[in-house]
Amino acid sequence: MIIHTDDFAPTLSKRMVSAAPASPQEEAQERALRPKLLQEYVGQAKAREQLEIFIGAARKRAEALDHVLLFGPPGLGKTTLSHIIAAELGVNLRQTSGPVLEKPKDLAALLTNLEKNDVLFIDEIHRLSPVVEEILYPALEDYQIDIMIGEGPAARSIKLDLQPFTLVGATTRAGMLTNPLRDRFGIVARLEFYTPEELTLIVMRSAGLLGAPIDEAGGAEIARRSRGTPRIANRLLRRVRDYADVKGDGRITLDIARRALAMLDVDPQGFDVMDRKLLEAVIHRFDGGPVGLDNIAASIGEESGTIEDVIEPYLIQQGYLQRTPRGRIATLAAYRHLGVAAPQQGQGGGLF
Ligand SMILES: Nc1ncnc2c1ncn2[C@@H]1O[C@H](COP(=O)(O)OP(=O)(O)OP(=O)(O)O)[C@@H](O)[C@H]1O
Ligand SMILES: [Mg+2]
Repeated sequence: MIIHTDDFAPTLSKRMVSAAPASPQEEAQERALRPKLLQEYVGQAKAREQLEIFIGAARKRAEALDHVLLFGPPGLGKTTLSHIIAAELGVNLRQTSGPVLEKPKDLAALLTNLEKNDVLFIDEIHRLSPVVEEILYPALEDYQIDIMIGEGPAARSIKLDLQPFTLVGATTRAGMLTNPLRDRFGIVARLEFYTPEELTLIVMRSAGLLGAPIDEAGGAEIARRSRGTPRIANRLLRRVRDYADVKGDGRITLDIARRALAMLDVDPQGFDVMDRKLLEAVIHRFDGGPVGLDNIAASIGEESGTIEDVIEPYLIQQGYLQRTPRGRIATLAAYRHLGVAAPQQGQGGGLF
């Protein structure tokens, strides 16, 4: 049984290349494209290799897999991987999320219903409330929970035994996990942005599933502009396919992909309006930085959490932005990308 909760997507501006799922409808489309087994899961070689070994060992011994923490920016495949883990182990998956578990009894109900070696997936695990988190510690360590019966002076605590289980926690912000919680995960996998080659494989596979004719060059063009993120690659693929159906003969070629993506305002780096706005703000309003996150947020009208989780990781990974203790700094690549002359060394503040 899978418990779906749709109401925990962070609020984000509607961007074509936003990594957050836009609507319940898009979530349904995503489910259809989701790889079901480790073998179909493209990229993330390190995480995949680790999981292959540990899952194989757990299966062999008929034991619960150690608890797994998956972290990385949105849309890189954390939810997908949690489903794959359960499928590979051949057990049930139960799914919930940090903000949905309001009271200790919400979590207790889930835990006591787990069958032997099941997977409990908690999305946005950094948003668990402290009282709920407290219940989780003994559950993770000894497969036991303490629950309170009754109220006032008559209240007493009793211990309940649980079936052995695996917690799979997902978060975009590993830094926001408390230490005691983080320490209880035996397997920690950090998901990385995908290379254009890996994303091309994903686009070609998705196009196959959608029955959309595509050539390699068209697929590679979509991949290159997807901000290293499978969710964005799949979304752009659907839009380019629409374009090909209306403006062409339905086939996704390099030319069609380029024209469609230009129409969608996705530039050749995959940057969209928000990315450019951020880089422009740092360069023009703050002399290239260093500038604090909150100042950037106020300047471009976006929440600082969204900037930190969604917008800047890719800009940093691609070398357009640097995170320093004094704030964010635009790099030479950012100046070049925007066609702005970079300040000379020693002038204009923060570049070097
Ligand atoms: N390694 C992969 N191979 C193929 N497709 C993938 C892969 N990873 C993700 N996808 C595709 O990208 C979509 C988004 O992935 P997923 O929902 O797992 O991301 P997520 O990391 O859980 O995002 P969020 O942080 O927003 O919850 C999925 O529908 C899936 O089709
Ligand atoms: Mg997810």
